[in-house]
Amino acid sequence: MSRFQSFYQQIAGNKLLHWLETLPAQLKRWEQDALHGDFKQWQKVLDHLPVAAKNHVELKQKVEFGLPEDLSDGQKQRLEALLRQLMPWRKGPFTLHGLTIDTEWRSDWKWDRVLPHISSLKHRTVLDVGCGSGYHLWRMKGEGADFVVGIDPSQLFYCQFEAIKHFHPDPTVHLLPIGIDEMPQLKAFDTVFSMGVLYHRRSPIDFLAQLKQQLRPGGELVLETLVIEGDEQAVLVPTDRYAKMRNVWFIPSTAALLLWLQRVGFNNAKVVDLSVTRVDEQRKTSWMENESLIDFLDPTDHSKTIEGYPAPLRAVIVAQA
Ligand SMILES: Nc1ncnc2c1ncn2[C@@H]1O[C@H](C[S@+](CC[C@H]([NH3+])C(=O)[O-])CC(=O)[O-])[C@@H](O)[C@H]1O
Repeated sequence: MSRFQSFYQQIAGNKLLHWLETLPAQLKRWEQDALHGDFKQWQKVLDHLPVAAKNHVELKQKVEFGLPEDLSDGQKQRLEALLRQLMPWRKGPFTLHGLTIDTEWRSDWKWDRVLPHISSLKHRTVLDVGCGSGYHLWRMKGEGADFVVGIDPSQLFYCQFEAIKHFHPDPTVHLLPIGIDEMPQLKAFDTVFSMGVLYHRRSPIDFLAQLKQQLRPGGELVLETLVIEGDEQAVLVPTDRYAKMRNVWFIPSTAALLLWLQRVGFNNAKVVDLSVTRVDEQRKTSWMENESLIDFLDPTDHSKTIEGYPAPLRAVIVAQA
């Protein structure tokens, strides 16, 4: 039986039903391709996670499942050793039975910037495009969403999500290991989030159109991305790397981004937050030991990246389909 069976069952009777025409074949191919190398090792980690009481759940202020007293000291040490095999942990933090996975990013701070500006998620069907390990999926559920789906093609992030879900197997929260290009036009979600993805896309305007194709008419887009200062014609295309990332293509001004959204047919697009990313929001920890933001900035001037571009400035934009 497919590992995605419970997802298929959940959508069989709802407005995502049409997805069943394409998704099972895609995920079957994914399962066939994935089952070797690192993924096989990560799967072993998932298979060995301890079974413990599931009666403590906190999703409103943070993502925390289980109490410390539910596991013996030995089980806790084993849990930590297993979860460390899924490093690097980038998006979080998560607390499981008192063990905190101190991730590279304080994704909770991003959520705090986004939440005050969006429509209530109560009873909504929500999609998060490029959800990473799924941290925000849990916070969306905490805000009362009926059904939450994240998509992200990374096998590691899928395994990290499944490790967290092991401690709270909520049948209404799912991560599917696919990219946006593999999605049919569902026009069904009440809210679509895409945070931290637009600058990784080679065709950002097509990407915005793809996000719109997932929303029902009148549904809400919540977009978070890197921006620069400037007018509606201002867009930075890095010569090579941006903040040491090779896969950054377009960093528009907020004015340009609003124009792009208007051109693909979104209404009422508004910039609701603008924040410079701080070195305490993205940093090296014992769960992510590689370089982090401090290493990507000019050591003598934190207003610039190491390549001399403006340092990361992030905007949150809300718009209607
Ligand atoms: N084609 C694609 N389709 C879907 N996802 C993709 C694609 N390509 C890459 N990704 C995924 O987009 C995520 C971007 S990270 C943002 C995480 C979270 N949203 C956050 O706001 O913290 C930010 C960063 O790494 O710069 C990664 O998890 C990729 O695997």
